[in-house]
Amino acid sequence: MPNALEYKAVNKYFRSKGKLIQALHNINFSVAEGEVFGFVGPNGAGKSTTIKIMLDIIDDYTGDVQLYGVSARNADARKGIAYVPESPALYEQFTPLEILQMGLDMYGIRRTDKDAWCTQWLERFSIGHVAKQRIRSLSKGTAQRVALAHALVVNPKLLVLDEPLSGLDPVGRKDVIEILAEYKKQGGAIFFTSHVLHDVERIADRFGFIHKGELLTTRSPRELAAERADCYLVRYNAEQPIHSSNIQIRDSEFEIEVTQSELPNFIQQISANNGHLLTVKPAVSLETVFFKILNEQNNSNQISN
Ligand SMILES: Nc1ncnc2c1ncn2[C@@H]1O[C@H](COP(=O)(O)OP(=O)(O)OP(=O)(O)O)[C@@H](O)[C@H]1O
Repeated sequence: MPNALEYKAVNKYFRSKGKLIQALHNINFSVAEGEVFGFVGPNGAGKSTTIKIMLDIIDDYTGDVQLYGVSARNADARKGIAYVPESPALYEQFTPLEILQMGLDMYGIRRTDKDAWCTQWLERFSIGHVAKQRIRSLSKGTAQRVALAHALVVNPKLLVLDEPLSGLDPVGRKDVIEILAEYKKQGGAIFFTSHVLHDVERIADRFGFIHKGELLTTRSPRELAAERADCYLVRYNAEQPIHSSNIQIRDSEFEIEVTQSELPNFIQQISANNGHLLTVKPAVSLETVFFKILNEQNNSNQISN
């Protein structure tokens, strides 16, 4: 069975102000069918360039990129692939319902229950109540949900997401993570870019770390968690959150990331507030893990030089 996505020896140069910039250095990785792969790196690392290549928005690169065994240079490769950019540009004069209907038309999907199907997807994203309002009247976070619903309404086999959670508040992020988890459960593959690991760690099977155009390593969430034991994700029940920065998971259930030194005091606060501790697990912080990987890389370069 071919991989959902395969990069082989991909190099990409840009010319800017007379200078040649190598945006991607010999990128090799694959994403299996049904796998969720997070592509993580700082600004300018090469994440968007990688996405633009698989979507054939950039075609002047060397190497080979395939989607389900078909070269990304071939338009057929994008059948069944849905993409949501970081700042989706939706037609402002249309409504969310019309945008989703257009999505189905664009993908040549005919459904007798078109309206009900699209409405159901809008409701799934908790935006059914704005189905018939124009995009221009919606907040950025609501428009982001419309763009995600527009991608999922076509039942894609691979979902490509550039910073999927960037415009969303904590409740929006929780909703979207749940929807993506369900999509994954049904066998969908996801390639997403992110600056933040915390929110998406629970659905990713693997992370690739890219820095200055080089894919440094790929790691599973379990491997990352094992590397980072000084920060914890605490989930608890209480009538009220203990701090305003706590994320509400559902009624009376909250989550917060605390450092090792804060943990004992935080657990005491939970019982002092008549709450109950549910789980404590190692949290993944992008910064820590990323710099650790960079250090390892620098040390091994020094040894080999
Ligand atoms: N059209 C372009 N012309 C010249 N240089 C470019 C162009 N697009 C990207 N680059 C350069 O290529 C490198 C990779 O950029 P890219 O946008 O892929 O990074 P990124 O990881 O997506 O960053 P961000 O998180 O800020 O979106 C950067 O050095 C960037 O300046």
